[in-house]
Amino acid sequence: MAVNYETADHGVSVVAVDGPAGSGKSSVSKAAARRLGFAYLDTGAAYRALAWHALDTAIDLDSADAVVASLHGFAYAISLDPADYGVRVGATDVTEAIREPRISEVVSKIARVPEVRGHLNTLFGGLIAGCGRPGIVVEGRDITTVVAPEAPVRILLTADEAVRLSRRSAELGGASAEALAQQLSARDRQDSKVVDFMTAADGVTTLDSTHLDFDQTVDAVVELVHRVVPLERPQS
Ligand SMILES: Nc1ncnc2c1ncn2[C@@H]1O[C@H](COP(=O)(O)OP(=O)(O)OP(=O)(O)O)[C@@H](O)[C@H]1O
Ligand SMILES: Nc1ccn([C@@H]2O[C@H](COP(=O)(O)O)[C@@H](O)[C@H]2O)c(=O)n1
Repeated sequence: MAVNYETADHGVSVVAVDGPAGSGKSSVSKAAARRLGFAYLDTGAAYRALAWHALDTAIDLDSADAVVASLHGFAYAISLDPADYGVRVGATDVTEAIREPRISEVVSKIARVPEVRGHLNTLFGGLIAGCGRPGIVVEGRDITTVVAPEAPVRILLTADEAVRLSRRSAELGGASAEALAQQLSARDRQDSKVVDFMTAADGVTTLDSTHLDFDQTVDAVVELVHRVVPLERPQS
C-alpha cells in the first residue's frame, strides 16, 4: 500500500532518500535536513528498534507470527529534529543500542515480514504528516517507491561497495574489514529480496557519492531540493 504525502495534501514537502547499507543515507539526510530547516525521519531505526525489542523479550525472530505478535507491545518513539536525534522503546533510550552489530545481524528477519512493513509504514505516514516543519527528509529502503512515491524529490543515494565499506570501517575505528564486508553485503542481499533499493525507479535521481566527499554529497541533495521546492536560500 502506497502512502502519499504530497505537498498539496499535507503542506509537508517530502524528500525521499533510499540506498544500500553504508551509502550515507542517515548522515547525509540528517545534515541536509538541518541545512533546509526540515525534519528528519530515519525509518531504519524503527526496524532496528523492533529487532531490539524482539531480542529483549526473547521472541523467535524466525517465526513471522511471533514477530507480528510483538508489534502489540512495541511502544516506539523517535525524534524528528535533525539536531537532536533519539530513539526510545517505552521508557528505554535505545539510540545507541540499535546500532550494535547484534541488531544489524538480525534486523533483516524483521524487515521481511509484510505485516511489520505495513504497520511501520502507517506509523511513518503519521510522523510525516505531523512533523511540524515545512518539509521532511525521510530515508530508508522503500521511501521512493512505497512510503512516499509521490514525493517531489526522490533520490537513490549510492556509492561503490568498497567505498561504503572503507567509510563504515573508519567510522567504527578500523573494525575487522572482512567481518564488516560480510555483514554489510549479507544485509544488502537479504534486504534486496524484499525491496529494490539498488536501481532507481522511474523519476528517481541517482546520486553516486563514490567520488564526492561528505559536504559535496550534502550540497548535491540540498541543490536537488532547491530545484524543485520553493524555499528561501540562505544569504552567502
Ligand atoms: N560522501 C561521503 N564521503 C565520506 N564519508 C561519507 C560520505 N557519505 C557518508 N559518509 C560516511 O559514511 C559512513 C556511513 O554513512 P551512514 O551511516 O550515513 O550510512 P547509511 O546509509 O545510513 O548506513 P546504514 O544503512 O548501514 O545505516 C558515515 O561514517 C558517514 O559519515
Ligand atoms: N525503509 C526501510 C528502512 C530499513 N529497513 C530495514 O532496516 C534495516 C536497518 O536500516 P538502516 O537504514 O538503519 O541500515 C535494513 O537493513 C532493512 O532490513 C527496511 O526494510 N526498510
